[in-house]
Amino acid sequence: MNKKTVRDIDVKGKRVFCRVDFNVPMQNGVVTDDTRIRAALPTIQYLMEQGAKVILASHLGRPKGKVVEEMRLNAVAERLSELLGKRVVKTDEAYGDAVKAAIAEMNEGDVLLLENVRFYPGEEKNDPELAKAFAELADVYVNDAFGAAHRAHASTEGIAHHLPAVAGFLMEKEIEVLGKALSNPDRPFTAIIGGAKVKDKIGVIENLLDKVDNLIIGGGLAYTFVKALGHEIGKSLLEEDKIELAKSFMEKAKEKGVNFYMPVDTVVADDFSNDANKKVVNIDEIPSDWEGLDIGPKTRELYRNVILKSKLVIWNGPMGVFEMDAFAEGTKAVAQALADAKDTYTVIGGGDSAAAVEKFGLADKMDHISTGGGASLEFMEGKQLPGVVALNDK
Ligand SMILES: Nc1ncnc2c1ncn2[C@@H]1O[C@H](COP(=O)(O)OP(=O)(O)O)[C@@H](O)[C@H]1O
Ligand SMILES: O=C(OP(=O)(O)O)[C@H](O)COP(=O)(O)O
Repeated sequence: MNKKTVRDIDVKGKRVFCRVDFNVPMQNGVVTDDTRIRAALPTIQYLMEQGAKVILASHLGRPKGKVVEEMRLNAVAERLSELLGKRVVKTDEAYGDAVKAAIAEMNEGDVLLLENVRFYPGEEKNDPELAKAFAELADVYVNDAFGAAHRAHASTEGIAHHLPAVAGFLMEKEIEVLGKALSNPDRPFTAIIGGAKVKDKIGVIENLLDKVDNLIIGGGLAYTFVKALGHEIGKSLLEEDKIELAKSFMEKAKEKGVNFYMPVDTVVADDFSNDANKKVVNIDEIPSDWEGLDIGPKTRELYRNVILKSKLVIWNGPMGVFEMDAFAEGTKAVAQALADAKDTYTVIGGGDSAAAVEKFGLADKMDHISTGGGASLEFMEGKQLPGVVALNDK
């Protein structure tokens, strides 16, 4: 990475404003998955060891510029305190005099967590005044929030224009792993794209066609491609206005010599529910009043074989409606194939695929699970991430 990192600066005795992505799932005021908090620990612990005063900032949810009680970061501070084995002070605001007073009390190695930065309308607007108010709290800015790096907000982008600005270890690792995968991949290089939204993934599919050897399509978005081939898809998910584009992608794949894999069979159901009647049909035999909710067994086998022969696989998006057990087999099969592929470097692109490998207990078998869903997608599309661009060059 051509950006400075925490290793390149002296933080001893300095106040460090460290943006992290603690946007974690919560239920009844308790953090239900602390993956993102644990992922930020190396940077936080390094800053503590170096004698910095560590001021952490994060968003949680989408409170839209207002205080939403359930989106306060108190439970996150508690979980972080447990993980660090040290009390983390939590302020009820994210800037201003009370916050400054709390920071003035800090000793070297102390950690303080600011309130949810999205309680202020200026955060998402990247308001220069708010960025300045954040910058006034500190001497140095560290961005370790890869999951929010695709957002140009006051705490992810604006503040970087006011202070020396460097990347944390998580940010560095995410950019290096995903960057290497895209710029200098081990081959055969396979990308698996699933999920529901064709329009969100079009940019990725297009960019990947220039890079991969194999492109595997699954999940709800596959049916737009099936339709583009002229088959009936019944009530399956369809993005009508993307059919032509799907066709052009298949043609582009052929021109570029990319192997384009689509489902050859599918599990169809007569209702969008776990208890629906279901059956396996060939991909060109979907009954008109049924919908495809998972890839079929022949497709699972086909995809498994491609995965096992790959040296590098990037996976984004489930193969079916994996939240329902009845339609989880395809997603499970892909996760299992990745786990079994011993000589293959496996990268999970955040979001639902990361949730799926967790659910199936296979997370520790993957080489890299990105902490960013949207961020890793935009990165794979070839877009510049504003939170990274704003950091100081090496
Ligand atoms: N065949 C399908 N029909 C309808 N929805 C599907 C199908 N396959 C997958 N999905 C849904 O897609 C959702 C994930 O889509 P998306 O947000 O694009 O993926 P990600 O979060 O991994 O980027 C999941 O909730 C899953 O249930
Ligand atoms: O959870 C996040 O996004 P992700 O689910 O796409 O990884 C990030 O914290 C960014 O949150 P946002 O999409 O509300 O800006």
